[in-house]
Amino acid sequence: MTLEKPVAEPTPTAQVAGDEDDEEAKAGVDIWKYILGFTEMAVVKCAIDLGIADAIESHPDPSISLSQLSSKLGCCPSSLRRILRFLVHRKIFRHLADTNTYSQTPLSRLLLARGEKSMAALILLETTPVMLAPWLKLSSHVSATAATAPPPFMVAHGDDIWVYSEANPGHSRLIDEAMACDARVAVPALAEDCPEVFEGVLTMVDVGGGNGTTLRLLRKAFPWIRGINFDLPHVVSVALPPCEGVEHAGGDMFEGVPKADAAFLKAAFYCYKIVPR
Ligand SMILES: C[S@@+](CC[C@H](N)C(=O)[O-])C[C@H]1O[C@@H](n2cnc3c(N)ncnc32)[C@H](O)[C@@H]1O
Repeated sequence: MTLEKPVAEPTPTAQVAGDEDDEEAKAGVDIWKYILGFTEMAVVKCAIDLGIADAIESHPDPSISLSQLSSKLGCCPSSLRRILRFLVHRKIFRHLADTNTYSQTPLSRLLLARGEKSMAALILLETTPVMLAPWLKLSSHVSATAATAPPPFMVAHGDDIWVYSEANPGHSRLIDEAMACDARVAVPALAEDCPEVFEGVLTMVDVGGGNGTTLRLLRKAFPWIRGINFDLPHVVSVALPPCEGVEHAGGDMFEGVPKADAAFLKAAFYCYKIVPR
C-alpha cells in the first residue's frame, strides 16, 4: 500500500507572499501599457492617414490580399503587414487565414473617411500635436493651487482653444469636422429617442452649433423647426452653406444669443469664460 503525501495547504503568510509576487510580476508587464500606450492611437491614425478602410471598402471583393492593398495604397508590403497585424489583433480589420486576405470589421468601418458613422475626423483631431500637448501639461493644472488656474490648453498654447482656432483656420476646420461626425451619430439617436423634446418648438437656436450639421439633422427629423446655427463669426463664415430652414448667425454666446422658442446646446463643455473674482 502506498501512502500519498498530503499536499500542504499554503499558510496565510505564504499566500500573501505569493499574491505579492504575482502582482509584482504583473506590474512588470502592465507598465509597458503606459510606456507604449500611445501606439494604439498612433497606429489607428496611421490606418486613417493611409486610407486602409477606404481601400478595402472600394475593393470589388469583400476581402483584399496584402499585395493588392499595398499597391492600392502605394505602401511597403512588409511595413503594411506589421500595421495590419497590430490592427487585426484589436479587431480593427479581419485576417481571413484561408485566403490570406483582409476584410472590414464594424470597428474598421468607423475609420472610413466618409460615412454616416465615421469617427475618423474625431481621431484625426484628438491625435494632433495641438490637442495632445495640453494632456502633457495636466500636472501643471492639477498642482496649481488657485481655482482659476489656467486650463491645460491655455498652458500649452497661450490662448483658449477658440482663440487659438480663430488664428489657426486649419485647426478650426478639424474641430468642425470632428464635431460634425459626432453629431451624425448622436443627433439621429436623440431625435429617435426623445422626439417629445421637440414638440411645439417652431424656432430653435443651436448655441455653439459648429458648421450647422446638428441643425440640418434635426430639421430632417422635425421639418417644421426653423433653426439658427449660432457660433463664433470665424466658424459660421466657413460653415455648411445655409439650407432651407437653417440660417447662420455669428456672435459670442457670452454677449447674447439670438431669440428662439428653444436653445439647443451640444458638447458646449469647452465653452466657458474664466471670470476673475
Ligand atoms: C465642442 S464644439 C461643439 C459643436 C457642436 N455643438 C456639436 O456638438 O457638434 C463647441 C462649439 O462652441 C463654439 N463656441 C465656443 N465659444 C463660443 C462662444 N463664446 N460663442 C459662440 N460659440 C462658441 C465653438 O466654435 C464650437 O463650434
